[in-house]
Amino acid sequence: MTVLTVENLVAGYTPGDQILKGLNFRVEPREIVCIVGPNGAGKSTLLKTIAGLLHPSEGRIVFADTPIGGLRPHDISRHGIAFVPQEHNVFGNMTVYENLEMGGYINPRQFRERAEEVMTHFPILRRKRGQLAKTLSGGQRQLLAVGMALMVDPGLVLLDEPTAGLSPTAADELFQEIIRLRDVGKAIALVEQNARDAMAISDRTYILVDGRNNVDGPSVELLANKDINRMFLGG
Ligand SMILES: Nc1ncnc2c1ncn2[C@@H]1O[C@H](COP(=O)(O)OP(=O)(O)OP(=O)(O)O)[C@@H](O)[C@H]1O
Repeated sequence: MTVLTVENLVAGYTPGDQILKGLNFRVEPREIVCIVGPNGAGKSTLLKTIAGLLHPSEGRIVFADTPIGGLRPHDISRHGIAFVPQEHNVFGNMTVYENLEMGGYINPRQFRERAEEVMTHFPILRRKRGQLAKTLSGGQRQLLAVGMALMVDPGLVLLDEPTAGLSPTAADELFQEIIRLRDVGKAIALVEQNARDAMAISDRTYILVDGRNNVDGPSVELLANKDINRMFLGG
């Protein structure tokens, strides 16, 4: 069963000024799907709309056979979609463990069990569990943000530029963690500025331009395409 289907999605921040202009998008089980495109193309807006932070004015968003377009963010989270925003994604003055607790707020009864699973998946979070989030390195902080998202045991994880501001080594480590998430059964939609590297770890890529689909296909094919490299990947 397809994890997520987005059809003819129209959405924006103010009435009459649509940013997404009829977008189509899908994620299959155990896929990493990469979303790239020029600045302002609407990549983050797409993730925010799927996560319920923006209301679609037209189109359909279906998660595992359930229409979720227009639901509130915590209801969408309950359905099994976790969103990791680009900024302000951890609580700096709380410990790592308290941040995980915040991530699991919609299901407090299973909190301990989930936190154990997340800390087993990311051992660095167990080692740093008592440390304030603001004292983590950039890469560790991003792992914590992903760990918080995993607290709801999501079927789909939406990641908005998770490697922004990270060193090349830390970005590479994070990409390896994203692959591990796919390997444990998560479907992932990933927006990245770091397009080539993100495409290299992804199964399929969507290139958006001005709120519309431009090209999509298997990442390996798009990476090998000279025109796409020239037009979108700075090659
Ligand atoms: N909170 C907001 N209020 C109004 N307009 C916004 C808001 N956030 C984004 N926009 C506008 O929506 C358009 C798409 O922005 P979005 O952040 O989705 O693009 P993006 O493809 O993720 O870009 P980038 O690669 O630069 O991060 C832009 O024109 C932007 O100015």
